[in-house]
Order: sequence, then structure tokens, then C-alpha cells
Amino acid sequence: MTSTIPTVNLTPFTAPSTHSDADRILAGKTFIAALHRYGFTKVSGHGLSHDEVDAAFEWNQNLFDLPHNEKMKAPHPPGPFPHRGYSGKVPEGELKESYEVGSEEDDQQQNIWLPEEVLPGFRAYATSLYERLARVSEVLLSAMGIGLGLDDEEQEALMQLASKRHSQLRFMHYPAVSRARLQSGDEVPRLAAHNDWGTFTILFQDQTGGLELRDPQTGDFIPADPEDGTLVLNIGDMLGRFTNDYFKSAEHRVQAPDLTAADEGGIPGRRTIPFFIGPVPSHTVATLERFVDTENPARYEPVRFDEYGAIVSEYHYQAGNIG
Ligand SMILES: O=C(O)CCC(=O)C(=O)O
Ligand SMILES: [Fe+2]
Repeated sequence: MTSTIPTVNLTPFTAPSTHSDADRILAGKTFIAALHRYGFTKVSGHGLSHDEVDAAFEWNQNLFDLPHNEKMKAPHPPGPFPHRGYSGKVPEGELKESYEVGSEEDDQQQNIWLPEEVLPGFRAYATSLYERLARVSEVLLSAMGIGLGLDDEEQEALMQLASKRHSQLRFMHYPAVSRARLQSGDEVPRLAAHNDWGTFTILFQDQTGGLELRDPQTGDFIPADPEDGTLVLNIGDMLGRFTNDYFKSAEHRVQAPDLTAADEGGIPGRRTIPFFIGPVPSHTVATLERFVDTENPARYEPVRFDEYGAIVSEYHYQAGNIG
């Protein structure tokens, strides 16, 4: 039997004036129960309006609809760092393409922008979306702390896992694949199974579907079926380490619709917008003591985020995962 991914409504945190502390504690507990059980959940009441989400997907489309040579005016440099700009290899041949945006105030990685005339307004829009999602992420992280009942010091340590200036916004497009190409037999999953290595990730998706997350108890992948008004949140390695796996880093992948389901035209394209939350690169992430006891001995040594990231991102880059 395939389970479904729970949806947690976080309106008490995003519209605080119309909710009580008791509402927030209840919503926070529901939130952490889902994250403890699965390492992921869908979230409604996240604070972004339908219009805001629609606008983000319109920009996603405008961006990837550009001719390949125009997109290549902001190329992702070779290698995993800096992780900015456009990735997508051959015109018409790519199974996925992406564009990475960071904070304009990131002191380590500079954004790689298209010339303004190529996509007027994109830089300003992407910058504002980054800032918007960074604020939403902070609210979500603080909701976790409230659900966990952390004291002030612990809450502060938790909040250090989200740096406004070091998170990352990605526009992602998995182009439609023709029937002929599917039949050629070289088809691969759209995105191989992996874990995100930051704190946690929030993701908006269109109506196509394909994202699946692995249930840590059964080992089965559960489809994250698109659901209007929700985002998908998955725990990354840093929050796994911080909580000694009380929240497990969630393995996930994107499956292409299978050939038998494809109509004459092939399989449809898919668009997503993930936002990866991470700490300041020099921050050392250590497990909070409250998550360690004799039944749950410490699983992880403290680790510097940039040192961990350098190893994992190189691995993803080599594997072609664009992680
Ligand atoms: O596009 C998706 O649904 C998943 C993307 C993802 O897992 C990633 O970019 O790390
Ligand atoms: Fe991912």
C-alpha cells in the first residue's frame, strides 16, 4: 500500500495576529510529528499567495523558453562552485535545465545574471523571490523549534541553520520528452535519488508530478502528488545532524512518467522551484544535546557546513545531479 504525504497547515505562524499561542503550539507539534515520522511533509498556509506562486512559474517559463544561446549568456561555471547561473547542455537535448540564484549579499558566491535586455525584470524578480522565500523559511524553522519545545538557547542554535545570505533559489525545468526519444531506450529518471545537504528544502511544483520521497520506515518511495496551495518540505543533512536523526534527511528523486502512460506526443515537461536553506558556510553544525541519550547515542561529529558541502557538491556534480 502506498502511503500519502501528510499536509500540515502552518497558518498560525504565517498569520499570527489571527491565531493564539495555543494554535501555534498545536500546529508546531503536528509539523514536527510529520517531520519525525517521514523527514518531509507538505505545507499549506505557508504564506505565499496563489498569485505569488503563479508569478514564480511564469518567470520559470519565460526563463527557459529563451533560446539556448540566450540562456548561455549566464552559464554556470564548470565545477560545483560557484553554484550560480544556467545549466543545460545541448539545445533540444537536455532532460533537465536549471538556473541558480543566491542572495545579492552572499559574500562567497556572486550571482550570474543574464544581461538585463535578455529577460527584462528577471534579476529584480528573482532577487525579490529569494528574499521572500528566505523569510518564509525562517518562519518554518522557527515553527519547528516551537513544535519541539526548544528553550531560547536551543532555538537560537536552530535559527543559525538558516542564513538569509547563503541559501539558494533554483528554477528548474524538465523539458517534454518526445515519444521517439522515449522509445530509443536511453530514458533515465528525471533526477536520480539523492539527499539535499543543507538544512531543509522547500519546493513548489507545477501540476505534472514525479517527485517521490522515500519513507524512512518502509523504504518505499511515496509520490508527492501536486496539491494546490502547498509546498513540499524535505529535511536536509544539516538538520538531520542537528537533531541526531530525530528529523531524518529525506531521500528523494524525480521519476519521468513511464512510456505506457505517454500519449502520442510523449511526456509533458515539468517545472519546479526549490529553495535550499543553509547556514553561514563557516558555521559548524553540531547535534543538540537534547537529542542524544543512551537509546540514541550521538551519530554525527560536528561538521563545518562549507567543508561538508565541498565534498557532497563535488560528488553531485560528478554524478550529474546538479545537487
Ligand atoms: O524538481 C524536483 O521535484 C526535485 C528537485 C530536487 O530534488 C533538487 O533540485 O534537489
Ligand atoms: Fe533535492
